[in-house]
Amino acid sequence: MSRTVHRRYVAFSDAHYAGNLVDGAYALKLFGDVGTNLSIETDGHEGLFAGYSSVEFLAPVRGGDVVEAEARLVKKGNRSRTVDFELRVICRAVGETGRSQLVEPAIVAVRARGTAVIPAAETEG
Ligand SMILES: C/C=C/C(=O)SCCNC(=O)CCNC(=O)[C@H](O)C(C)(C)COP(=O)(O)OP(=O)(O)OC[C@H]1O[C@@H](n2cnc3c(N)ncnc32)[C@H](O)[C@@H]1OP(=O)(O)O
Repeated sequence: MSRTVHRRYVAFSDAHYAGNLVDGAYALKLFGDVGTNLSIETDGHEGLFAGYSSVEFLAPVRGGDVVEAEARLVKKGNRSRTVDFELRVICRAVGETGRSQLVEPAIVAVRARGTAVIPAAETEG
């Protein structure tokens, strides 16, 4: 089954809570984008995201992190596509000094499972 990974730098201005933490919705936005990329690769269409059956926030994501968001196709229905998501922290800033370190092994910050749906018009032959 296919997988797609996006990487991005988390701006300090994206932090929302005490301790330089970003909000949970930040991860869901990245999952929406990487899931859309996966749908394009597997179905030639962006798809429409129907919902999440589970979301777990396992560790904080902070301003200054570099994260990678992975979407992995785990089940292909008629028009539904079950996708597992993972957000991992791969670099972390050392305070606000400008220095940053690779995080090895990466910290798994968020896991989720969701369903994308390919519109009927796109699958009718
Ligand atoms: C580019 C991306 C953009 C976004 O995702 S924006 C994020 C917010 N999402 C949206 O705005 C989407 C709004 N929702 C919709 O437009 C519709 O709502 C859907 C297109 C998602 C589904 O509508 P319908 O096509 O009429 O659904 P059905 O004919 O009842 O089912 C088709 C397949 O989809 C599965 N399914 C439908 N709803 C759900 C759900 N809520 N959770 C899990 N699966 C769902 C069914 O089981 C079935 O599956 P099977 O084709 O494999 O038999």
